[in-house]
Amino acid sequence: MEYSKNECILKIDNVSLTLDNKIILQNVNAEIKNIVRPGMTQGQVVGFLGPSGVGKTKLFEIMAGLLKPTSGEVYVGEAQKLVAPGRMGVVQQNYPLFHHRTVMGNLEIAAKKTISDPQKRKDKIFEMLDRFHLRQHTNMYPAQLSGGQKQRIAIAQQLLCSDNFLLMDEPFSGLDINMVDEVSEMICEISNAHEHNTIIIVSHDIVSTAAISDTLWIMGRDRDAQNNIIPGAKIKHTFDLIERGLAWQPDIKKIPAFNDLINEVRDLFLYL
Ligand SMILES: Nc1ncnc2c1ncn2[C@@H]1O[C@H](COP(=O)(O)OP(=O)(O)OP(=O)(O)O)[C@@H](O)[C@H]1O
Repeated sequence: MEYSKNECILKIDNVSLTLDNKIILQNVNAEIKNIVRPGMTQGQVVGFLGPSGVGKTKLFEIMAGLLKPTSGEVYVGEAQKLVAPGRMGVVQQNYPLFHHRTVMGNLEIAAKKTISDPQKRKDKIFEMLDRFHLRQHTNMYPAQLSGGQKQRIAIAQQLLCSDNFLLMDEPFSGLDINMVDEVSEMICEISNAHEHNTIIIVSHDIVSTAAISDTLWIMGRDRDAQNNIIPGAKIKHTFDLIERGLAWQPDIKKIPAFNDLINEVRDLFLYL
C-alpha cells in the first residue's frame, strides 16, 4: 500500500474545557495529516469514538469553531488557520434545514456564501443534486423528504459552503442496515472526491465507523489507583488503520483482523 502522510491539515493543540467548574476536556492533542497515494485521489475519514458523556460532542463543537475552549486552539487547513464558524462543514443529527424553503432554496442559501455568480451557483447545485441522487426532489420541501434524503441535503449544503472538512455527528443513527451501507458508501465517495477532503465522524457505532475510517480516535479519561475516573477527557488511543492494512479494503467486515480490531476497541471501552 504505497502512500505518504504529508502536511498537517488539522491540529488540536492542547485543548481544555471547563464548564460550570467541571473539567470536561484536559489537554486534548491530535493531528490529521494529508494522505497522498500515487495515482489516486485519496481523502480520509477519521472515526471519533468514546463512551457516552465523555466529551465527544464538546470536542466536536470546538473543532467546528462553535465552542471556544477554556484553553488551547484548533488549527485547520494547509495554512493552519485558527478554526472559525463556517470553515468546517457540520452535519448534525437533526439536519436543520429551512422548512419553508425547497431543496433548491436550501442549497441556494448555502451556495451563496461561496459562489457569487448565479449561473455557476446553479450549475454547482445541480452537480450536487445529481451526485446525491436528489435531482427529482429539487422542488420539494424538507417535510416531504425521508430522513436519509434530508441527511444528503444537509451534507450537500455543507459541501457547498465550507472548506474540505466535514464533521458528522452520528451519521448512522436511526438508519436501517441498507441505509447504513448507503451512507457509508456516500461518505467514502465524498472523502475521495478531493485529496484534501476530510470527514470526521462522531459515532457510537464502532463497526460501521471503523469500516470506513483511516484513523480512529478513542476518547477517554484516566483512572486513579482506586479505579475512579479522573475528570478531563482526552484522545487516549489513536488507531492508524492504514498501517494495520484495514483501510481501502472492500468487504472489510469479512477480514479477521477487522474483527480483532473491533474487539480491541470494545475492550478499551471497559476502562475509559
Ligand atoms: N453546560 C454544561 N455544564 C456542565 N457540564 C456540561 C455542560 N454541557 C455538557 N456537560 C457535560 O460534559 C460532558 C461531555 O458531554 P458531551 O455531550 O460532549 O458527551 P458525549 O461524549 O458527546 O456524550 P454522548 O455520546 O452521550 O452524546 C458530559 O458529562 C456532560 O454532562
